[in-house]
Amino acid sequence: MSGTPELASLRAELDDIDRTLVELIARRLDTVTAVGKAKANSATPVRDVERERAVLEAVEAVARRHGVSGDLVRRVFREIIGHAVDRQSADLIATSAKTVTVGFPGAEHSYSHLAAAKHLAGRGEAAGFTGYGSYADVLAALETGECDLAVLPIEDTTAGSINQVYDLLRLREIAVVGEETWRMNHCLAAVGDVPLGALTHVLADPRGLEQCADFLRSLPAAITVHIADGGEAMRAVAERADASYAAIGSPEAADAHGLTVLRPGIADAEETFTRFVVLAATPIEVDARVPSKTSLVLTTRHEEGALLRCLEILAGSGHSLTKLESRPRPGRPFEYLFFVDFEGNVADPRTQLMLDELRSAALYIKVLGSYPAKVTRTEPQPGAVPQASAEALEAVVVAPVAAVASKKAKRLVDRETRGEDTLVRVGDVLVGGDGFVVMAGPCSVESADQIRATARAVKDAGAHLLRGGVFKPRTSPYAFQGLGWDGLALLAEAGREVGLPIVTEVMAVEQVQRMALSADLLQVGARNMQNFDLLRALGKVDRPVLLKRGLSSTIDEWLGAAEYILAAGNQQVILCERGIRTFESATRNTLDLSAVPVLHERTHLPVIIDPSHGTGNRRYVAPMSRAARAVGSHGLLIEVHPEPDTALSDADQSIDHAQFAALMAGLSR
Ligand SMILES: C=C(O[C@@H]1C=C(C(=O)O)C=C[C@H]1O)C(=O)O
Repeated sequence: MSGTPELASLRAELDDIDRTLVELIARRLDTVTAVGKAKANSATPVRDVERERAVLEAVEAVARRHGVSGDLVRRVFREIIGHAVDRQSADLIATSAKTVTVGFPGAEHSYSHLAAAKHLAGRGEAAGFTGYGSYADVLAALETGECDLAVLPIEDTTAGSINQVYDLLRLREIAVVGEETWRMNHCLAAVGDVPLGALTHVLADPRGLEQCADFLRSLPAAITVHIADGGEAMRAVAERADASYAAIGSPEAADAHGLTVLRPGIADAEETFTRFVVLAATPIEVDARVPSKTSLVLTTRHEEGALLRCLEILAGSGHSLTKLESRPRPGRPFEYLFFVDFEGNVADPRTQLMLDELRSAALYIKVLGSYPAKVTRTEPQPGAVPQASAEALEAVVVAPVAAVASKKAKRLVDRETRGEDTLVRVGDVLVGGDGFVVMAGPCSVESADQIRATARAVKDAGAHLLRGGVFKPRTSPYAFQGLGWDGLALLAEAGREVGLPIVTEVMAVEQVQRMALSADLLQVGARNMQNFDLLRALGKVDRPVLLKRGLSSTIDEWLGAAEYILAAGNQQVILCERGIRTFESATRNTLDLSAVPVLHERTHLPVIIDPSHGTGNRRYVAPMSRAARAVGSHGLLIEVHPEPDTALSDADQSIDHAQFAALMAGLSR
């Protein structure tokens, strides 16, 4: 080992800390097992989502007190809790004491191998692993009994479904007995620390190439070579021992072959997960207390609405659909069969009843198996202001919903077209209905420190979304114009760190697609409210839009602007009143709170209030926030800055962290 005695002693200290961490994880698992036994005695379900949420909040709070990244601690604990649930589930499923043999496609350290190892660790079983050349070879090994289990990738969150695996599931007599997920953390590795410009060849599997396409464009000199999987690519590069060759794969595979990681995290998408199915020769029985899913193949009758009828049987019996995949029906051109995953367990009599009904409604169904669920839907939470008292709630005037007679043609935005309130999901937050959502943050993102500090402060005070401008439409071309894409990266990082979705303004059609990749809510500023090209472009992306009211626009013109977005296909629009131009000069604009009850009558879309722009004066932000709540708006958009007087934009109307905390407390009084 190299280095000074000081380095050696610090590393010894780290070794000691790591040992203690692992011992604590082991102790936690023992307690988890005891909890599992207590649950078994009292017939309590294994998974408790509320408790998990509380555990994550608690550890994040501890992390914060110690100046540790809350995001890091949340991620680590999500893994630990996921493993805890697996362990408790495994204890309820009969497993054999012998070593299980597991087949996977590809070479050692391929992602399938890593996912298989993770799955078996979750089951707490000893296992031996064997790689095979193709998906079909893995299944052949399962059918001959050479393997007890097979693990195959079935879909990933960027490249989509793996059709070949779906087709094999349909053809073979095998059962789905589990699922697993793996977060793809592709890296680029080579035999030495070579500059990227010196690379002539990059070896990777086709999906890896697809997932790192943007990164590879930065290496125009290198030829890409298709290899079956990342583990094999790493092995081939190590064997060739040529510094101009690099491979894409997991850091685990790079390590195992003694390669140097030239670039970690090279996938284009921030987070790509692959889902794997675990297969066996025969189905398993899953205890009713384990959260389960069931997979089946379905062919519908040749009748109009046949698929809808099947889906209604599922939904009507309380079985949530988690995946629907269509594949061509062999020998029947342009006919389809469907793969359906739903939350439920064939051991449950209600599921049996539903399946009986489905059998008669469909032309053919084949149940592939029930198994412990790893991938479940995350339920969005309606925004709530902490501890709202009864009196505060009484003060909220809920505008009666009355249809307004209209002489014009019916529009999509109109209340007459849709009676129910539209609920817009932003990240895991629901905007609309009975919730009250607070979006807060600086007018402009100015630096990493500034946005991180404000993100933390607004989260602690109970905000639900983080705002921050990065492209700024300023009255003067000489004023600060925003940090652009770098600012967006800082905003996204700060939001991730504290667990808040982010909202920022999109100014131009060319920005829409790129911004939709990292912003959870795309804001159209007041000055752009009638930029119809921009509205049409926003109507074509699957991202919610926050549409601010134009400076001198009537409510009808504003709804006309929203109609552009809805008509182009995107129904996820939140309206934001931010003050209009009047003769009054005591405030920057006149905040038109009467727009809220008017909009409740005229549209089903949610409406929030921006009291910062609405008044232009920080002293009036808190009283107008309370008024916004009282008049029945669905939330607020508020400018918060660590030191408002130094803010590069909108200094007069920004409030500081303490004032924001006081405003939030005032809302719940
Ligand atoms: C340990 C428990 O079981 C599961 C695991 C949890 C954990 O690891 O903290 C939390 C909730 C449950 O989903 C429990 O219910 O407390």
